[in-house]
Order: sequence, then C-alpha cells, then structure tokens
Amino acid sequence: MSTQTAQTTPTTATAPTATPATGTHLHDLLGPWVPHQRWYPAKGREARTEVVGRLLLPWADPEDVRVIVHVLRVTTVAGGGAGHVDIVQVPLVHRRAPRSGSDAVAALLGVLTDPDGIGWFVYDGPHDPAYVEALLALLDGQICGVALDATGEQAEHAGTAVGHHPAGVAPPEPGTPARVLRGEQSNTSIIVEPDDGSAPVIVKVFRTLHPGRNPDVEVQASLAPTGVRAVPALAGWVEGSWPVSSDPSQPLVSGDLAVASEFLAGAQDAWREATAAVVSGTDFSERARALGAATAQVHAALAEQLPSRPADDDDARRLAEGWLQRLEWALSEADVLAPRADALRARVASSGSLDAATLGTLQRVHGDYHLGQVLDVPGRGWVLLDFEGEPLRPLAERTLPDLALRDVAGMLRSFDYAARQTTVGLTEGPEAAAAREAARSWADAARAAFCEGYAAVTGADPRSAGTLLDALELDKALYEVVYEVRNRPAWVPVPLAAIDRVLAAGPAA
Ligand SMILES: Nc1ncnc2c1ncn2[C@@H]1O[C@H](COP(=O)(O)OP(=O)(O)O)[C@@H](O)[C@H]1O
Ligand SMILES: O=P(O)(O)O[C@H]1O[C@H](CO)[C@@H](O[C@H]2O[C@H](CO)[C@@H](O)[C@H](O)[C@H]2O)[C@H](O)[C@H]1O
Repeated sequence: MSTQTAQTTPTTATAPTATPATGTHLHDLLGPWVPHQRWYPAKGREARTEVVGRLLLPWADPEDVRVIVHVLRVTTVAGGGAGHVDIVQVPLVHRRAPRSGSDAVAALLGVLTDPDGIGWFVYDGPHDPAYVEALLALLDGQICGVALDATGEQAEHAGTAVGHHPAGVAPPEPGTPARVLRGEQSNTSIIVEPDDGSAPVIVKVFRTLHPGRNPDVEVQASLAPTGVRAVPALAGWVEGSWPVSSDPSQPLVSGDLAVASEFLAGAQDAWREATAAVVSGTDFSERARALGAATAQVHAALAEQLPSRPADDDDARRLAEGWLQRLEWALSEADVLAPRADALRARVASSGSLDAATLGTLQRVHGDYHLGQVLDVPGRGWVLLDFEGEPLRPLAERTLPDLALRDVAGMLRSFDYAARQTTVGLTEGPEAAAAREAARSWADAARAAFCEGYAAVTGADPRSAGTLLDALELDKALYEVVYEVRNRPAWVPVPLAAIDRVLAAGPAA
C-alpha cells in the first residue's frame, strides 16, 4: 500500500460526531474513529496509522457484504515511545445496505465510496453479526481467511487465517446469538450463547497482534490435561499470518488472531467483589485466602506443564538490570515520577543484590495478575483468566520463565488498588484521612490472607521472601504509574501512594 494512505493522528483527535464519516479511502473512516477505541495502542500520543494487510473472511455474499480483517500498523511519531510500532487487528464489515437499529448506528464508522462509485456502509466487525458468523465459521474450520491486496484482489502469500479447536469440542454454529462484552478491556471479546442449552463460549479477538503462540492459547491448552479447574477450558483459536509493513519484500509474521474459551456464566470478577467489600467495610480475608490457594495450585500446574528451571546467577543479574531498565522507562514515560527519581534509583539499586538461591525456581507465570483477571464462579471457586502478561511489554519477554512471586506481588498490589481507589478524589481533611486508614487496614488484612492461602498449598509463605517481594511490588507500581498516565490519569495517585510508602520506609533490608 502506498504511504499516501497513511494518516497521522494528532494527540488531541477530534471526538467522533453523530454524523458518520464519508470518504473514498478507508483512512477517511478509520482516521477519526480508531483513536477513540479502547484498544487503540497509541492513546494520547501522536501516531501514524496505515493499513498494511487485509484478510477477507469469505462467509457472506461478497456482492452485498464483505467481512474484512484489516491489519493496521500504528507508529508512534512523537513523545514517549516515539518510533514504537504496534500491529493492530481491525475487523470491519462492508455492506451495500445499512443495517437498522441503534446498535448498528453506533457501530457504523461511515460510508466508503469505492472506485466504481459504489457506496459501502462500514461497520465495526465485533458489533456486526456477519463478522461474528464468519469468526465462528473460521473456528469451526468451515472457512479460511483469504488475503487481499489494496485494490481488493486476492493476493496469495499475503496472509492467512485458519481456525482450530480441540478434539471433541465443537464451536457454536454460525448464527448463534452473540454479544460484545461490555467494560474495560484491552482486546474485544464476544460472548456466544447458544439458545439450545449447549455450552456458551467467549471469543477474545486480539487487538495488538504479536508473533508466536498466544499465551492464553498455550496456557489453556497445556493445563487441560492437569484437570485444574481454576483456568477456563479452551474451545478453539484462530491462527494466521499477516504483513507488518507496506513493503512487500518484508516477511509475513505468524501468530494468533483470536482465542475461544468456555464462557463462565454468572461469574463475578474479583475486582468488583473486592471493591464492593471495601465500600461496605466487609472483611475479605476468607475470599483472599481461597484466592491465594487457587493461585498456588495454578502455579504448580504451570510449573509441571511448561518449562521451569532453577534460577542461575545470570538470571539474578538480568532481574536486577530489568528493574533498573523498568525504572528508567517509567521515569521517561511519567513526569510525575521525576521528583522521586534519585530516591527511586537508590532504592532499586539497593534491591539488586539477590543471589540465584534466593530467586529459587523460574517457571511460566500469569505475568499481569490482578483482581480483574480472576472470576468467582458459582460452584467452582476462583478461575484465573488472561495469561497474556503485561500488555506494555514485548510478548517474547512475557512468556519467558519468571518468578511465581511476581504474580503474588501483582495480586498484593491489586488489593492495595481496590482499597486505595475508593479514596481517590476525596477532599483533604479528617474524613479523607480516616477513609484512607480504613482502606489501608482492609488491604493489609486481604494481603495477609492471600499469602496465608498461598502458603497453605506451597508450604512457603511469600512474605518470607521480604526483599524480593518488596522489589517486585515496587517494579509493578512503576509499571502501573505508566499504565495510569496513559489510560486513567485520575488513578495515578493509587500506584504513586504505594511508591511513596516504599520510599518512606527507607532502603531495602
Ligand atoms: N471465560 C470467561 N468467562 C466469563 N467471563 C470472562 C471469561 N474470560 C474473560 N471474561 C470476562 O472478560 C473480561 C476481559 O477478559 P480478559 O481476558 O482479561 O481480556 P483483555 O485481555 O482484553 O483485558 C474479564 O475481566 C472477564 O470479566
Ligand atoms: O487487564 P489487562 O491485561 O488489560 O491489564 C492492564 O489493565 C489493568 C486495569 O484494567 C491494569 O491493572 C491495574 O488496575 C487494576 C484496577 O483496575 C488493579 O487491580 C491492578 O492491580 C493494577 O495493576 C494492569 O496493570 C494493566 O496491565
């Protein structure tokens, strides 16, 4: 594709209006729409977007309806992360006639006039039944994705999309009732609920694409033989290949485009339960203890099924270097950390003298473990989701054997978040101080109980790894500051308060 079709999005993109965009090129529609999507990876930064690939899912009659997965190259051009490239999956449905209903209006990007003068109504794929049907047909092996060139002609060797499902598992039929999951999410999930009583599934359409096996697919498939029920069962996945640049001489990249899992109906996520408990002043210790135990069970199953090995001196050195690099990255991304730079550098350097024996075993971990990643499933207990690791890290790094204690630190941070976020924005005074104190003691109790539950399974209390655990919590809090600066600036004080507590406590023991 020529670079004329690329578009630079200013930091302050115009908000979408009620009037749908019109144009003769897809970028006329994508430009105003993409920066406002929850999954857009360059939020708040100036970025250049370019469609570098297209995969037709040949399901509907192409004269009337075309389901096309667009591959978007998003290059951050200024500010923090300048030069960073993300490859993003954007499934769209092009229709000759508009769909009716308010949902369809909300999902309309605009009207595209093709070179023959024909108008196409372009819809956000996950909100259009034609895309959902094509996705289910793909998962079931009824169709495969076909690459197109910029003119819409088939382009062999320019990409693929192929569905798979475990033996004995039949994905729901195309046409099964479906809805897009509401709420905060980095990707886009579609819940498919057959009305004949057969098992519902949730299909997660990955937005930022990465080379290689997706960790959700890998972990769910690996844990299936263990019988551990604290992870959802795998129902299928779509793998594919796609271009990552408009230069046709560049090789395609292969990886996963979507994963389907059993949908755990009626489940409530732990974040909601925990924040409700904070607000009502309800003790969460029993739930936290059970969560600690479930976490330890999943860690044991991951260690058994996926590569694990004793840490060596190189690992200890890499870990310490990684903490320093993460700190410098956070300092470069979040100005709010600048006044603390010297204290943080001293603190992180003082945590870096750990030996291999202290680290113990390295194994596959969750990698971005927090209360929003855990469901309370009636009759089954806690179920852990989303093994993709931290979305702001390169995927290859996220799947390397790591410290199980990193997940423990993540969840301990999350109890702190659940408590502390209820006090964000309170006007300073005795009431705010009392609310913060109550939140703190709620979090302390939940954190202690989680560690007790974990210890009951493993025989070792995570708190006995004091310095290492503290260093991992600080590392996570630094990541969180960057995450919040980018996504929820009002919540920056939550991880910042944790960082200030660590600094106030003095050097690492
Ligand atoms: N198997 C499932 N059953 C029920 N709900 C689920 C399931 N998987 C995910 N969810 C819901 O979807 C939300 C987002 O899922 P997640 O895998 O964390 O997506 P993302 O990686 O895009 O953030 C979860 O917080 C949970 O509420
Ligand atoms: O769920 P994701 O993989 O998209 O993870 C990202 O978003 C999380 C927020 O949704 C973010 O988690 C942070 O906020 C949580 C409260 O919303 C809190 O429970 C976590 O402890 C805190 O880290 C996560 O860091 C980010 O990678």
